[in-house]
Amino acid sequence: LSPSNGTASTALTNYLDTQYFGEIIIGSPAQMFNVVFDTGSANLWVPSQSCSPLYTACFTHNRYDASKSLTHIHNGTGFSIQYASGNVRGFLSEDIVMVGGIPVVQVFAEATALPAVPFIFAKFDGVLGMGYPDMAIDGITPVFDRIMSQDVLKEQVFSVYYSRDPQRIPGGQLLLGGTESKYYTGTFNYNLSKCTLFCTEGCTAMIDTGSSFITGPASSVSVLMRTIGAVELAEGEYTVNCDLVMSLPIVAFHLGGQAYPLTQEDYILRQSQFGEDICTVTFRALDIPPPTGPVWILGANFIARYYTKFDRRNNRIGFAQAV
Ligand SMILES: CCN(C(=O)c1cnc(C)nc1NCc1ccco1)[C@H]1CCCNC1
Repeated sequence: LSPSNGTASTALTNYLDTQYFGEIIIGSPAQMFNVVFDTGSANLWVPSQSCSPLYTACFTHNRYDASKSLTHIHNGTGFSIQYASGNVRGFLSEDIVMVGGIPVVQVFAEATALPAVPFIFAKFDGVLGMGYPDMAIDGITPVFDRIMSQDVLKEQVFSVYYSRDPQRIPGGQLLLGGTESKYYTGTFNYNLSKCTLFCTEGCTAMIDTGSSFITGPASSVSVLMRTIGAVELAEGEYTVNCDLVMSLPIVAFHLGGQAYPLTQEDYILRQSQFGEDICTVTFRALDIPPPTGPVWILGANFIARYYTKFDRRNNRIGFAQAV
């Protein structure tokens, strides 16, 4: 926590433009964990020392050992969180959690059952939910809400920078309490209201800092994919011929009356597999049932282009051109 200006910064690592995570500390003495700061959920969980090594995803990640922490407080209540990508089960514990140097006494989940898919592919150990309290399982007050109630932050906001270049250090930044001017240009456009894209009746868009891609209703995504000439490789996954990338159109999201264009650089993920270039389209089809859906989920590749300010004081989201 830089005492001068009431903000707290956490450097993020960028793994292949698809995973962004930063370090937190739990317990005394410090136990270090890499977590995704995830606005798509509102709970903190990390793998548990008591997770059976039969769960490969536990075995290959840092695990919290309650018996080694002098400030551990037992809770034991059951915990389960469902993601579209896999669900996590465990039990609740309480301990000191440090984010960007700010300590909070936090109830969090120790994961004892971690599905191999997707978590063996995770370069992070756990997830720190940055979403609204009404998303929190077991009614647990989220970390950022506990930090806000300490009145140590200059502003009741947090901002996210995701770099687009895996070689760039840092790969990103989570800033609690303000915005970092070196990571954006121009001014912020606010108010993520009903989006107008593809949705006749108007639909909502969610900004999910914990998702790699942009997901949308399957019917809309397939229209978009046909328009850009992408072919469906696996369920809901699309690729294009790398030679055609330069001729791809700009795709714009209209949020709150403001257009947010994405160029092919922003929505094509170029990866070399077995020596050849694969160009994956970072739009995915995902139908989320009402009342939440239909919904577009704007993930890392959107945030990498638009520096995002989560303004909890005014309940709004601001976007500025990322550097
Ligand atoms: C963290 C769980 N999530 C993932 O999409 C996810 C799953 N599995 C792996 C291996 N990575 C994921 N996200 C990587 C990432 C980091 C930052 C940007 O994207 C989502 C689930 C829904 C709520 N929001 C978060």
